[in-house]
Amino acid sequence: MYGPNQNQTSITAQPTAGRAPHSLPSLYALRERQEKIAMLTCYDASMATLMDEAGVDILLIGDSLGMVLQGHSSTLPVTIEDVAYHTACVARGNKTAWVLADMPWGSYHESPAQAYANAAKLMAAGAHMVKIEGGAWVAPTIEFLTQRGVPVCAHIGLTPQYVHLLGGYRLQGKNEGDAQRLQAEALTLQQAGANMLLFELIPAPLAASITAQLHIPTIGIGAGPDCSGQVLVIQDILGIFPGKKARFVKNYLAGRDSIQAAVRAYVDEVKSGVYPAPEHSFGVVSKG
Ligand SMILES: Nc1nc(=O)c2c([nH]1)NC[C@@H]1CN(c3ccc(C(=O)N[C@@H](CCC(=O)O)C(=O)O)cc3)CN21
Ligand SMILES: CC(C)C(=O)C(=O)O
Repeated sequence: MYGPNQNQTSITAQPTAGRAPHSLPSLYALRERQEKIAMLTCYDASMATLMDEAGVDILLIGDSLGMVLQGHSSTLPVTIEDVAYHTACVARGNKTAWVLADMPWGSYHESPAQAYANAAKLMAAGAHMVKIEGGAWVAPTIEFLTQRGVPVCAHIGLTPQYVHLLGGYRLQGKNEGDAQRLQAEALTLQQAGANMLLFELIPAPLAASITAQLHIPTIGIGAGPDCSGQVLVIQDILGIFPGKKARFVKNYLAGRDSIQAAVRAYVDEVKSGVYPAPEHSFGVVSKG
């Protein structure tokens, strides 16, 4: 439906009336035929219905909700109950999109068994997959969950739950050593059973190279155009999150008269590769 040779009569993405519900195979098929995957954060039922109808492939109940809904200055105060509540709201409004829920701070760090008990709460609330921030050290947890039927999206690069260790929301993988570590971690997480990989704030060439090495779909935010898909925070694409804008943010409501039109324009620009442009991405990995 979004192939490069279609005869489009309008510049907006086509609504997905009749789209079959997404599944892991249907998402893998998007990567296989090089159709970009469009993901947005979503925290409530009305937005879930709107995004599903606008053709968003994956709805992310991100722990960014701590910042954009709750007004905290980081994602650390978010609880598993908070994410489960918003996941249930999204699941009620959604028909066909894939529902991905974040494992918040402290919900998977103690042990694989703790992670499983908390992932079970999100799956019971309506999630199809959970997302876990962290490098090689989360591999045993990912193995434990996926062996027990919980699909997992791994999240590397800038991992906002580790902001105090990382010293800010900064570009990761900037030098060759860090880039090589991220490349190795991506392979380790895929081997552990991760079904999807999200990179946040890494140089575009590094995201391209890791994506080429993997068989699972990759989703980028501030990671350049050569990922299998893209994600942004809904408040950012509507221009309603106060404060400094990250480089990857693009306002899709500007010049449009509805949230529907903005979300469709985002889907359309991800599918066509217009977003992200070079100004939304970071450049080459430096020596040293
Ligand atoms: N509204 C919102 N949007 C997000 O994308 C988001 C959240 N909240 N909360 C959780 C994390 C925090 N994120 C952030 C926050 C700030 C930057 C930022 O301003 N980064 C600088 C990087 C500068 C550099 O290292 O070169 C930038 O200019 O993009 C990036 C990601 C992403 N996530
Ligand atoms: C910014 C995205 C990738 C996220 O993890 C979140 O919304 O919490």
